[in-house]
Amino acid sequence: MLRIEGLNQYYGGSHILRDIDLDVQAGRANCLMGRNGMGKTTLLKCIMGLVPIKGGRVLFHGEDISGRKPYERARLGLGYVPQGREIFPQLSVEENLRVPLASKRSKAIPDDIYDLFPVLKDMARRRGGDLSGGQQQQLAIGRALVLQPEILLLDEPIEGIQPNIVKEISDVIRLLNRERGITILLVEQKLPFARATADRFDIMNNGSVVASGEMDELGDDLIQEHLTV
Ligand SMILES: Nc1ncnc2c1ncn2[C@@H]1O[C@H](COP(=O)(O)OP(=O)(O)OP(=O)(O)O)[C@@H](O)[C@H]1O
Repeated sequence: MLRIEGLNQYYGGSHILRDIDLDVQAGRANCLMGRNGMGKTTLLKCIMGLVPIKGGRVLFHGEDISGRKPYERARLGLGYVPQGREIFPQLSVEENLRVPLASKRSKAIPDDIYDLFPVLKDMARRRGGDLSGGQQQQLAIGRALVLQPEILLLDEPIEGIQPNIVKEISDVIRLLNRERGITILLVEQKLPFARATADRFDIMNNGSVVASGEMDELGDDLIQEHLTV
């Protein structure tokens, strides 16, 4: 479904992503793992077209989308939940959810977003900035679902949220994957959350993908080498 071929990326003179090849198959829940600063966030941004790439291709259903703008990628079916959530604090919950619909004729928020996150309905008129971290994360996921993506990219969705919400976020991601068939590409460093949420892994080290496999085959050797801090 989503394929990255020979992707390279630089921030100024710093070579950040090096010859990345990645294959995300439809229907799977994939986790991109690796320590801080290895390039995981940058790779998601490249997939969404938020930072320019230098060589290589991003293919979605076989089509090279490397030249497309972020909003075009979103319309094609790529949903993105950025690190830090990036909620608009002055806008209401409802207005945040309508942002992706700006260029659409129908401004209606699909009911299933509120079914998935009832708290967003209860707080529809509250300002995004007044929500707790966990509620903001639900809003960020809800906002990414408004355009009904085929694949959802999530960057460290439990960063800074209370432990009691963590399982809820994991359950929602699994439900989206298993019951709604949305393909998942999650960036996560925390092993228990990654294991509970995803069924495949790719590990990044210094801008390269160095190991991939089924989550239940992720062994202690790889964990020691690439994941423990
Ligand atoms: N806007 C930027 N300008 C210059 N360098 C950057 C920029 N953003 C990230 N970097 C550098 O690119 C490298 C990869 O960062 P990136 O955020 O993609 O890593 P990461 O694996 O997602 O780590 P983290 O878990 O900390 O977000 C790091 O060395 C980082 O310092």
